[in-house]
Amino acid sequence: MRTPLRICIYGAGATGGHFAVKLARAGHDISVIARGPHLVAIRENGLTLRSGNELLAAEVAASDNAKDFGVQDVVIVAVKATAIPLIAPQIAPVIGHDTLVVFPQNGMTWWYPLKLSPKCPTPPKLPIFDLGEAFLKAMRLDQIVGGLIYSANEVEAPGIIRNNSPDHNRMDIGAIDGRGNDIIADLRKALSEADIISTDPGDIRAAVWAKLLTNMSGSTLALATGNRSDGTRDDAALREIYMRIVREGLAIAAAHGFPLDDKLDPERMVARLLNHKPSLLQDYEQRRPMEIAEIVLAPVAFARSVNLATPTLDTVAAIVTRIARDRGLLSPTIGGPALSPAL
Ligand SMILES: NC(=O)C1=CN([C@@H]2O[C@H](COP(=O)(O)OP(=O)(O)OC[C@H]3O[C@@H](n4cnc5c(N)ncnc54)[C@H](OP(=O)(O)O)[C@@H]3O)[C@@H](O)[C@H]2O)C=CC1
Ligand SMILES: CC(C)(CO)C(=O)C(=O)O
Repeated sequence: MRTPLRICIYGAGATGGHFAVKLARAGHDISVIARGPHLVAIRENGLTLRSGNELLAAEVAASDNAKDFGVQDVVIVAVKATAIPLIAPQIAPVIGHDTLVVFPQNGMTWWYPLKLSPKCPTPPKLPIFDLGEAFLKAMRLDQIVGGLIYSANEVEAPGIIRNNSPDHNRMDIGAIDGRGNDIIADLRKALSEADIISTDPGDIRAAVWAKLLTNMSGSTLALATGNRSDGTRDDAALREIYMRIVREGLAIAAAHGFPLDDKLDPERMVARLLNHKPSLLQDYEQRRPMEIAEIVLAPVAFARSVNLATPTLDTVAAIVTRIARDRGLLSPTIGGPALSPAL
């Protein structure tokens, strides 16, 4: 394993800040892109991660400009999907011939159609899929790595991250062309040694669907009710709605070539919901652009494209889209117009 790895965390917020602290403390050469008061605090006091009873601190190089850092072994783009279009033209300075670029966004992701097996039905046309052109100016297809984050985090104050899942923090990563390489193996090892479990998820698109199923159910219901996720877990009626959405999501994923019924059990999923405010609800409360298009409208559009009825998802999608739109938080770049005639 090449060590230390040079890793740039592009967007050191809730999840990126968590990873930056742990990877820096494990001895890797970490730089972070941040902005505003968060950047000022990181420059003055470093980054701090509160996790369970632990308070972990790390000094990291911090800037709002990728030109301040050289070419990296790995770039982890940990911004919200709504900020992704702005990153494409800024990211080139940290990317060299062998750099891996990890995209661990929640929801349907911009790279999904690239190298998609011809055996899968054609995905619906989503605005987010148009981003491929911009990113492929900065990197090759074989440098793009998908990521799925199973870790619950919030920015508590500038420079301070709170982790709400101290017993389980995980990021699965896999190349979007399905090929392994040494740096991916090195990064999995580096993450695991830093207390962030990282395994090979097998088919990365199946893993995208698996994570999307947790967000289109748990995150939307937390948003609609204004509760942390355990509010759904502890309410019989909401539990039922959650499980219906997951079942509909399983049908959508299967219809698009990714059967997951043997891996995901709705009852077990709902029982595992955490005392955590999902990032979708964090964004709403803090009036930040929301990942509605990626987490809810995209799966609705995928369902429509194969003529699948998803009545529970449609209902919740209409409600949360309205909630976001009323606050002006539907991203104008990728989430503006309704993606489905049903909405
Ligand atoms: N939070 C969580 O627990 C989980 C989040 N996820 C997913 O991970 C992804 C990242 O989410 P999360 O970590 O919560 O996001 P955050 O909003 O907490 O962090 C993103 C950070 O990137 C910064 N940023 C955005 N654009 C730029 C830019 N152009 N230049 C510099 N800094 C920038 C943001 O700054 P600013 O605040 O100023 O916008 C913010 O500090 C999302 O897709 C989310 O859904 C997945 C699992 C769990
Ligand atoms: C619910 C959770 C923590 C699942 O890992 C998540 O994805 C989020 O907060 O957006």
